Amino acid sequence: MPRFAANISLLFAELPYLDRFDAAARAGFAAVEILFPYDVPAKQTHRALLSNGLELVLMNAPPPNYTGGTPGYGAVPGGEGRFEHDIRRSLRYAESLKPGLLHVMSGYTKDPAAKATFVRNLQWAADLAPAQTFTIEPLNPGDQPGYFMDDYDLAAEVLDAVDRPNVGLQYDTYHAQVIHGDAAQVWKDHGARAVHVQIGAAPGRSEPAEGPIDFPALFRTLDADGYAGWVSAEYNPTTRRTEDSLHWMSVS
Ligand SMILES: O=C(O)C(=O)[C@H](O)CO
Ligand SMILES: [Mg+2]
Repeated sequence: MPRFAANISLLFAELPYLDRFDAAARAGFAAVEILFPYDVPAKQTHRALLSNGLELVLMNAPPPNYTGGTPGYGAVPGGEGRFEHDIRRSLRYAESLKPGLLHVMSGYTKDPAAKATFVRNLQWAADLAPAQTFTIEPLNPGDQPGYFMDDYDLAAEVLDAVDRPNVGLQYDTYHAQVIHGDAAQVWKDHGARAVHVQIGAAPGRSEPAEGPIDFPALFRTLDADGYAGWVSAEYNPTTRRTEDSLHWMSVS
């Protein structure tokens, strides 16, 4: 059975930020991920992790968050200065929070030079922090119109070109299903590149218990394939209280 983590940017969002750590621990999670921890001093997040015995699996780099901001500059030609600034800021947070993984966002661009730019920037980040593992993740264009990293085949091409041991794929069932129509097939094609897995149903991004994705079968496949990373719940609970949406953890 996979090791489950909670994405507390989406799960337990009915609670104030610092209370989500307690709630995740109480619900049985040993690890959490946070999309954008930058609105709160790293010290406070660190204390909340420590006092609940929680590991931080992943956070996003670079900031800012989506509230009017752009999701990164990784692939944006001309945005290299901003990219480097944001990655350095993320790494300062990472010094105390010690996320196993840093998700590098590509930003919005369809410039012909975007792929080469993303490859160069990822190589720069990977070489700057060789002990840190970085991820890239395709996001479906319905949610993020104009976002560069919007396809798993493209992610594979970028990873091949980056060619660094500390850069890998973030596989998300919800995006994989929406983009390619078959999340299980995407895992077959690209699972070997995955250093992180996120789960959510498609098309509505609700709990991993409904829709076309067979989650119990996916969990068996992850085990059979020897996937040893975290499987993080990243969905919008349909229940008022997140804990009431967690039945998939015990039936899988
Ligand atoms: O939207 C997602 O699926 C993610 O995992 C991201 O990290 C987006 O910020
Ligand atoms: Mg995701």
